Amino acid sequence: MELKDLLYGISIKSIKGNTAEQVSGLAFDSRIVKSGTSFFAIKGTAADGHLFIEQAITNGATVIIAEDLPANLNEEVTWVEVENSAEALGIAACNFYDNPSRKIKLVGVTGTNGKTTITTLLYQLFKALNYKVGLISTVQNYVDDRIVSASHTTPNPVELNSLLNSMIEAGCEYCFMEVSSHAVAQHRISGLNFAGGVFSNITHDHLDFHKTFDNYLKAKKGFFDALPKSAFALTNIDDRNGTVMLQNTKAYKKTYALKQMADFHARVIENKFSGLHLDIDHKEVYFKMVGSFNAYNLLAAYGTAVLLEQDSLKVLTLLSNLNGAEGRFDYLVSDKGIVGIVDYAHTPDAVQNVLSTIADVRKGNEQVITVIGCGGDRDKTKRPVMAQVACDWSDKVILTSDNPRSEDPQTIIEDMQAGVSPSNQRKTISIVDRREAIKTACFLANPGDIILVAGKGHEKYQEIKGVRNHFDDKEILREQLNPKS
Ligand SMILES: CC(=O)N[C@H]1[C@@H](OP(=O)(O)OP(=O)(O)OC[C@H]2O[C@@H](n3ccc(=O)[nH]c3=O)[C@H](O)[C@@H]2O)O[C@H](CO)[C@@H](O)[C@@H]1O[C@H](C)C(=O)N[C@@H](C)C(=O)N[C@H](CCC(=O)O)C(=O)O
Ligand SMILES: Nc1ncnc2c1ncn2[C@@H]1O[C@H](COP(=O)(O)OP(=O)(O)OP(=O)(O)O)[C@@H](O)[C@H]1O
Ligand SMILES: N[C@H](CCC[C@H](N)C(=O)O)C(=O)O
Ligand SMILES: [Mg+2]
Repeated sequence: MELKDLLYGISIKSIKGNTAEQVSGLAFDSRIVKSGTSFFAIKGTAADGHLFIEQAITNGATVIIAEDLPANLNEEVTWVEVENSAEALGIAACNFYDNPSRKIKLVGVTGTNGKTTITTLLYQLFKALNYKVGLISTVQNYVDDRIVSASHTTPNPVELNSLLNSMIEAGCEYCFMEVSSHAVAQHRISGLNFAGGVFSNITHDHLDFHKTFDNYLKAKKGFFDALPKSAFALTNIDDRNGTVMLQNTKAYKKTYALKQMADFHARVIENKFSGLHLDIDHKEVYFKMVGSFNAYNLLAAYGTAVLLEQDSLKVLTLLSNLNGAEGRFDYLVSDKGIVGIVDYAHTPDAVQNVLSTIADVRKGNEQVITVIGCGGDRDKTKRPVMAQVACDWSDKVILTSDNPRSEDPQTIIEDMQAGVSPSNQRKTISIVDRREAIKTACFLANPGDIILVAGKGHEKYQEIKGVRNHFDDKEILREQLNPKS
């Protein structure tokens, strides 16, 4: 592709060099630059890509796209000065792959919790409706039936457009993708053409990155602000920021709710371990998924499918049979009748939702034992709150490690302990080793008791000091509990 075609739509301040230059690839990491690639110098959270321009040229970059150009320009490469390199990368990645998002119906889902569940339900639903479909999500990506492993909730723009391009080549008509707040703030989605956007909710998370809740909210809202007129914007108006999200969007606005009138409305008739019984738009339907938070997710998926012009009755019939994503309220029952639940709750609101669901569906006097940790190198302010919520809603809490990453696991546990009130202290014990913590919970449980292992859901690893070791909450529960099936 010629450089001038790659740059189409980017806000450029100056160009020095040949714009007919052929571009063979895009890179934003100098260490993986190959001959003939265009290097985008991005100011990141840990480093400034401008410091690696020389290395990129040494490795073969022929075009440099940057916000600040050096005083002495190497004349062997073309220099492009832009307003924002991260945004330029987003748009260039779309151009490089010939704008795949314009050839597919792309729906983005954003919100603190529920993105993976809603996108996975939509992927499964549209597969059942006999379409070829793509999925971009935390657990894994799909190009129709082919699994592509995921390293982020929303991939970087080059990977993202390459994935969308593979979906076009595979004949996919729809793609459902998670849009994380990091992705909006870092312009990973710039230049994409969305057919629709969905908002699930916004609660406490990621304040390490966004610094304030207001910035976090603005990042999420930025996704809706950029939607085109042709797109739909579907929001949960039971969330206090549901209408704020759509304040400035050009897209046509649609709402969903459980607690008030909305374009798509549901009412929980019954919430049991065996599933939900809902009234959706005056049709009574049974679902396999558990918990009123999943009533929101099912309603969001239903509303999206109807906005994508699918038959509402067919949609409800197929949705009623779906299980959602791996590691979300994923439970087994031991031969002695102990219930073990693995859930990806890693925010205060998610922990509260999953534990209040357990409170709703439990039969009587069983104990609820929660095993919980918090991720390292992530929002520290959510640690004491998650511990407090876990204690308020459980009979026993075992504080343990999640993914400590570069941090000291014991220090993370101490941050959590700070949220445990004196009256709750007798309920808690701390066991740094997560395997031992789960084993202890199983040892403490009596028949009928419910063990919640929160935070890691589908993850098959535990990251400690940069090393990812195999780790699987559900595998350990299975080993310990001897499930019936
Ligand atoms: C905080 C964060 O989001 N970081 C992401 C970001 O990195 P960054 O821009 O901060 O990179 P940096 O290390 O500061 O470097 C700046 C620039 O210099 C370049 N560089 C650096 C070193 C070098 O030798 N040469 C070089 O060119 C880097 O490639 C980069 O372009 O951009 C990178 C490329 O896209 C991501 O891999 C990286 O994700 C890190 C690993 C991460 O853990 N991100 C998490 C927090 C994340 O993104 N999570 C969200 C949401 C999670 C959820 O709630 O679901 C997600 O979408 O996954
Ligand atoms: N609609 C919802 N409202 C509140 N909590 C939810 C909702 N859906 C799921 N949860 C809780 O949040 C956890 C994570 O759900 P899910 O993976 O669908 O969210 P996500 O938005 O994709 O998360 P991430 O930001 O890590 O990608 C679930 O395990 C559950 O505990
Ligand atoms: N996508 C989320 C996942 C957190 C999952 C939890 N297990 C942890 O490691 O903190 C994040 O990166 O913040
Ligand atoms: Mg997710």
